[in-house]
Amino acid sequence: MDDDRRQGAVLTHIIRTVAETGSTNADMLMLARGGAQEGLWLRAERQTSGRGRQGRVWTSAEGNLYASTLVRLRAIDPQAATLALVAAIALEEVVRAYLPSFSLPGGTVIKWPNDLLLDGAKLSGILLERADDAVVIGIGVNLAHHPESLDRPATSLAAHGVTPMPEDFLDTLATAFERWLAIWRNEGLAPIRARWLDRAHPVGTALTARLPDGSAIDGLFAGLDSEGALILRLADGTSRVIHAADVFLI
Ligand SMILES: O=C(O)CCCC[C@@H]1SC[C@@H]2NC(=O)N[C@@H]21
Repeated sequence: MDDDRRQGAVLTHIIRTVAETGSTNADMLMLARGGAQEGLWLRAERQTSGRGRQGRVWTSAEGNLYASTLVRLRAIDPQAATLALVAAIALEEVVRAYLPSFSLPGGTVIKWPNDLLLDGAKLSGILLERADDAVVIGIGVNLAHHPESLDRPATSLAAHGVTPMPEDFLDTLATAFERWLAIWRNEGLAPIRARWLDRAHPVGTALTARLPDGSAIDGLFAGLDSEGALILRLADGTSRVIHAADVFLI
């Protein structure tokens, strides 16, 4: 195991790297229960049981980023679920920086709550899990390769001409996350929400939300509520607030 410590006036994260594990989220949940401190990141070169949202498998062969961190919630923090927005805007910022002359028609778009789309295809996934007062945030980014899927098109940075080393990418990401986390903590949800809305599909985008019970709701994106939940404007003019769903752009 390799520890990369960045402790100075500004940077306080620690990145621990392993060659292989089942799931960095599962490991980080155990570390969180054992008292691990905020700022710790665990990266695996590959995962054998990578976990996705809604119980899906996250295929985790070498070359991509698989990493998890934890946030220890404090009494005055915004709602824990809004850490999904923090992670998404930090990741979008880093991806943009890796694509400086980026000119694809679709651009980078955050899709609720925290997927990053590149030219309409999924580049990354973020999974939040809870262990007592800790929120574990797992991030997978397709750097070198991506799964082939017809119903959920995916892409990678490599497919767009740039293949960062996972360790370099994570170092930049951990720094960006730390900065946005401090804003979330010190200034509240408003600047996070504003940045997320600026980098997400525009208000009025047609979306389908597939709910955990299997039902689907079509509507137009109408913003986020104060907890970061999705607001959909339905065809009958009413609004629906959605806290958990798989969302598709239609
Ligand atoms: O389904 C999604 O979109 C979320 C995928 C999250 C994958 C990451 S990879 C690192 C961390 N460890 C896991 O087992 N899952 C997350």
